[in-house]
Amino acid sequence: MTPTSRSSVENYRARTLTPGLGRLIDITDIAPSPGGDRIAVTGNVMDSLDRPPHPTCHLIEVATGKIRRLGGVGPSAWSSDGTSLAYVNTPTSVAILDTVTGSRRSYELPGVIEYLRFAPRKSSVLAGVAQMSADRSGADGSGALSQDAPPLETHPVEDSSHDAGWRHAWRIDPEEGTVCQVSPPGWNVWEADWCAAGIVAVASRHPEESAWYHARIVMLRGPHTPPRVIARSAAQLGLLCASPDGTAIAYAEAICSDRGIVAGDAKILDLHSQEITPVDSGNVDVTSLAWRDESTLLATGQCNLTTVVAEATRDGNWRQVWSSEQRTCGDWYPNAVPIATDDGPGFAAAIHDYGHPPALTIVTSAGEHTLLDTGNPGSDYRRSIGGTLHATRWHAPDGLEIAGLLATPNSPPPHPLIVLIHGGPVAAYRPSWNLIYDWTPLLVASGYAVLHPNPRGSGGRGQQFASLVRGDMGGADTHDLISAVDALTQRGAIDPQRVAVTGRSYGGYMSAWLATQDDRWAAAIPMAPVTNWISQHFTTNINSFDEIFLDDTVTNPAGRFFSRSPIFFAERVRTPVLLIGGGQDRCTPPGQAVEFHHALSHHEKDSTLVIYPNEGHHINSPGARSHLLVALLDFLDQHMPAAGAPDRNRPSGSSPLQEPVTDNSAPVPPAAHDPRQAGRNRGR
Ligand SMILES: CSCC[C@H](NC=O)C(=O)N[C@@H](Cc1ccccc1)C(=O)O
Repeated sequence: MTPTSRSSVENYRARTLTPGLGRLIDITDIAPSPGGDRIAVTGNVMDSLDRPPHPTCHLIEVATGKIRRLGGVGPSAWSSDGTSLAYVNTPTSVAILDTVTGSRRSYELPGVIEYLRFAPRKSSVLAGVAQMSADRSGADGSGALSQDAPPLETHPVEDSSHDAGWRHAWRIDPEEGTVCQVSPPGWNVWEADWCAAGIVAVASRHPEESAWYHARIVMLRGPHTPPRVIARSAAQLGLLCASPDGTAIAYAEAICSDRGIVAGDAKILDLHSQEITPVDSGNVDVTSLAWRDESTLLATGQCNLTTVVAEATRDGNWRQVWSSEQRTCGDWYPNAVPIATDDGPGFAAAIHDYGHPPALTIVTSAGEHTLLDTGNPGSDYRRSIGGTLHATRWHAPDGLEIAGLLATPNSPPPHPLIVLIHGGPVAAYRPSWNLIYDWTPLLVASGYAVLHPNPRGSGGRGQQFASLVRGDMGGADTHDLISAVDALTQRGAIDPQRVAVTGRSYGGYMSAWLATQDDRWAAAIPMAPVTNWISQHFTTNINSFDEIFLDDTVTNPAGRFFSRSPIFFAERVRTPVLLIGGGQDRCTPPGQAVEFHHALSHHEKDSTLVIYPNEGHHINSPGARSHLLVALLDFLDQHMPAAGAPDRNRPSGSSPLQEPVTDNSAPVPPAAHDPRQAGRNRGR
């Protein structure tokens, strides 16, 4: 670890994060009251640079903008008369606040509460409850859902009884002061909502994360009666929500690589007639759905790099109400919720772009009204060093147009380039504040251009585009990425001698794969990668993923489990490789990084392996995250230095990354969080 990279990362963290300490720094859940006069908001608050941010619920008065911290961890839900607000208070308890009297009552549930729904016109609350040992989705960082669950190495030996990690629907009855399970044993409930006949749910017969890929929509009929299947799909199902009168449900049918990252075709199912009406969203992949009233849905979606908000009627008509190619809303994918206002129907969303962090905004036909801006001097500083983000397009060898976002330093080109491949594969970049990973401004300030490509298989360009990667991971998607580098070279934007490839999960797989397929890379940094689909199949908690996306069976010795695994091509690698893994990752277990490192070492290639023992699929703890950024900058500096760039890049006469700061910047002690730098092999 060089002192230069370490002080760059320390200063970056201190200058971008310190001004936001103790304040909301993002917005993760928005729940407007039925009358539109208040909004319950959950967002992250960071108390110290040494601890990860924690979610906290707030209540905002729309007329005055007055904000009150409720505590709790969210999410929240309103009763239909607006007098009660339920919110997740601790991971295992729900508070129901009477907003008229101010009284609050708490209900303990036997697991981690994931979502809440108030029954229409009644006081009952539906809660999604996961057992402590249930898996976090890969999109949520993988590992056990609760910190209280025993660590993986102390688990009893697994058996085939499917006896752990279930998710169930529970009902809280505040009038009787009781809680009871309402979904039957033997059915795992991923999402649920009230409807006229009871409860609808996305459910599967097994609790494992992998079972989600085959889940169906069912009508729950009580804890002792098997549910009735009402919708199924060859793809995945999500975004379930029932109309306020409970006579219809809306959901999305989508080819998905991750639970919780859904972009697809919206459908409306009339629960009386059983008729399914597709919503005609044109080229927009729908990413969030919420009913405004009995007949209208508010839908959010992505269309290439553009974010779209629209209203859909029960007969499937679609009317766009807002769109932007410069700005977006929501988190991994666009998200917005309906709100009633004095100016008529509108929507509330956390709107952001590459230069501005999320601002809670109400949008109506009268315009946009910002209620809460999470911006602070730290985000201003980050904007000042983050360069410029450009939409960019190029053609793959087969003629297909591919799009991406290129962040460049404000210095003249050509720049050294980092190709940062998103996970999924069915996810997508759009011009957001974080660009998924939150590393881009630091890399740009260090002198690198960063390309965020949406190769075939990405979300936001329709189900046919997403499914182009099915049965061909590591095929045409490889050339979508290589042709981007060719196009940027031809345009004089980048220096082809200094191009690195990196990414997480599917992006980690592609980084390892690209290093085996082409020699042009000056460095490859696969994070949480898959490198051997065969061992991945037998160690991951999502082995449905590889069967779906390789469209093959692991027992086919001539098939893609072999022919698309980087490990079997390690001898071809000419690129120095830095492999990163999380010890608690159940999605792409750390053995995937270890195997590739050993294969490269066996062939005397230049490979370094770093495993963070306490991290999952995502490297989240501040210490490990800082260590990762230092390791990344060091590796890039060693193999493709961006000479002199930090000075060229400074905002207004000050050197952004090397300037000493006088506040409480976090040191980066590698030993404190014990990354296992398992090995370094200097090869050719
Ligand atoms: C290659 S095996 C598993 C890939 C994994 N998908 C399934 O769990 C994956 O790539 N996950 C992504 C999901 C993601 C995408 C965009 C934003 C947040 C999460 C990942 O964890 O990066």
